[in-house]
Amino acid sequence: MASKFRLALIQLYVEKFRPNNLARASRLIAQAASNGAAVVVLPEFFTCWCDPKYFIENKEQLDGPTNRMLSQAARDNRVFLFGGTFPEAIPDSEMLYNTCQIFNPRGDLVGMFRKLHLFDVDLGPRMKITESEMMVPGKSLTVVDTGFCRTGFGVCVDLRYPELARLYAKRGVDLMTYMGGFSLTTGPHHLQVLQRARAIDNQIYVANVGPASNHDAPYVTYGHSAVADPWGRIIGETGSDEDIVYADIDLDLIADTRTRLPVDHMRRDDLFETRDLTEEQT
Ligand SMILES: NC(=O)CCC(=O)C(=O)O
Repeated sequence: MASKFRLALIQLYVEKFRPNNLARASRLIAQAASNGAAVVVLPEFFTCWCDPKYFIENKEQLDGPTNRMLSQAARDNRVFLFGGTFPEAIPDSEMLYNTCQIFNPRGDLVGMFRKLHLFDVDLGPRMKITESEMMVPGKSLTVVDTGFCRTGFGVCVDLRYPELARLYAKRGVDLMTYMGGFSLTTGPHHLQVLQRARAIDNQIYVANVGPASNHDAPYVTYGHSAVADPWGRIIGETGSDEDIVYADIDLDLIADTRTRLPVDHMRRDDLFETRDLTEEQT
């Protein structure tokens, strides 16, 4: 496995409907590849606004237009593509999954991940969100070997659960990729702290990529996509506008950090453990 590669996070400005978003994402994937990225990541709900009305109008199945654009962009640009998330229609149901598709540089679908935790919160005026009214949570973890790194996936609020990142670390991931759309209420206080904590907990790289802030949208995302290294340092970040974050990943830093600070060796596994009760991916 190559130990160094360039990662690109596309903090996309998301419009109401799918076609413009797919076109803009496709252009930015090409731009990231031309700047040397081997692995490119899109944000949560990059195909439409994050809102029940727009989910219904833009939902699609796994073999829909989003799948086709992502496959072609991965193939045309010869990149590994972690394709953000889209509202996945569930046949014979009004409910949705929040789903990520992962493509190799030949354009083959090599993995998918469905958001595990649903964001049901009442954070004050205009910030009451009940995702469980229209979404079904996933039940399994997804690990993908890119040839550059071994990656685990989470979506947005999944970043809040240290046990989840710990399970992935036990499966040997070098990089956790969270596609998120943190809120303007929680993001400024929690997002980077959580991201750095997951990196420090597990001594791995942690990427978080959200849509750019769009103040016309019903749910305004915070942006601030970033990459944390195994020491917990932020090595690439942006603000709230559309942008691409680049980070040069050096996997040797993981072993180096673990040698200098052997948290795993010191861990009291005789006193507590994190058990894996997830289902196999179907
Ligand atoms: N869509 C989400 O899961 C939002 C999560 C979020 O904002 C948080 O604070 O957690």
